[in-house]
Amino acid sequence: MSYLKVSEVSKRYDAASVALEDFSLQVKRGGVVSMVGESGSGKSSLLRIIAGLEVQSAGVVHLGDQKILNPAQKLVPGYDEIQLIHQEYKLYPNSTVEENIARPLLLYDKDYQKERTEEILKLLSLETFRDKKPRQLSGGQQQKVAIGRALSIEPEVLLLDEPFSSVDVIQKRELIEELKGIFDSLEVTVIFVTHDVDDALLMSEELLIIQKGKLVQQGNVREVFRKPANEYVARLFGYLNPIPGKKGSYVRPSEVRFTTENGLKANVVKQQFLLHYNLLTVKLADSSAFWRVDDPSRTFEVGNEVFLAYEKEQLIQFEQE
Ligand SMILES: Nc1ncnc2c1ncn2[C@@H]1O[C@H](COP(=O)(O)OP(=O)(O)OP(=O)(O)O)[C@@H](O)[C@H]1O
Repeated sequence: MSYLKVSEVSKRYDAASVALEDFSLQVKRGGVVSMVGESGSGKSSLLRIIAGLEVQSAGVVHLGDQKILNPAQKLVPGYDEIQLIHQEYKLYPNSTVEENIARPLLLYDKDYQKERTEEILKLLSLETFRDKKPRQLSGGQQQKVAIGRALSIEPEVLLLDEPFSSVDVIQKRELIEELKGIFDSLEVTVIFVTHDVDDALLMSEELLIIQKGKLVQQGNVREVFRKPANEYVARLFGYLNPIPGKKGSYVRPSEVRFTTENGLKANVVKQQFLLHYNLLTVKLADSSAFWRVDDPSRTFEVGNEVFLAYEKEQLIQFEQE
């Protein structure tokens, strides 16, 4: 059953900038989904509207049976049940980690405040940092505290808007994996927004793809990878090699294999040493096309002649836009 429901939401800031157009989305309770889309596709606008922090031009958002009111309809914008965390999210600089996490609990009973703060510190493995000030923490740890603070009041929905953009890659990956484990253990419904598919997949196999203010695809990564709704979605997963003479047909570099003389003849023109494989750029002999091909056994060198093959089932085909 859907729990968070966005129905035909549109957002225009002015005549020239349409951020969202007829956007509909349903997320089930306790689900963790990742939303991917290029810069300017409307991700932040959508999250702000879901959180009740932005007035939409049309449409409605529901959380269960509750209609989310926007700032034009509600005196104090936003909801405790829906927490939004973004890159520039600010902690209280002169308060400790523990005080930051306890801050939203100020109106609660003292014993509960203490108990809940301890729970959060433990949940996020922040106990050893409890007395530190935010400036004494790394960017990743600071964002963890921000998430801890948001979780302290047991929100029903957590909206993460590129929260780790300023965190280095290794720390970011570890953090996403850690948080994924935490979210899976809670009842909270999470939408994780990023422009990076790798990050999205570390958090969740369930993907939402947004393009120019519209939801273009929603589903499990396997399905989205195999049957992308359009070229934009397909290219989010990496390079596509065009099949000569078949407009709109492509094969991914990872799906091309090396074969004997019966394959497509090509010449290696470039070789790049990547972490898990060599990436080759090859020129097809019978066309002017260049392909990229993964060479996991690091066999081929620039100048080598290679023969390439692929399975028909691996082809990605769509109507030209
Ligand atoms: N306050 C605003 N005033 C005018 N236009 C805006 C405003 N906020 C966003 N926009 C425009 O709306 C569109 C969607 O922006 P939004 O920030 O929602 O996208 P995004 O996918 O989150 O982008 P990014 O990843 O760069 O943050 C863009 O064209 C943007 O320029």
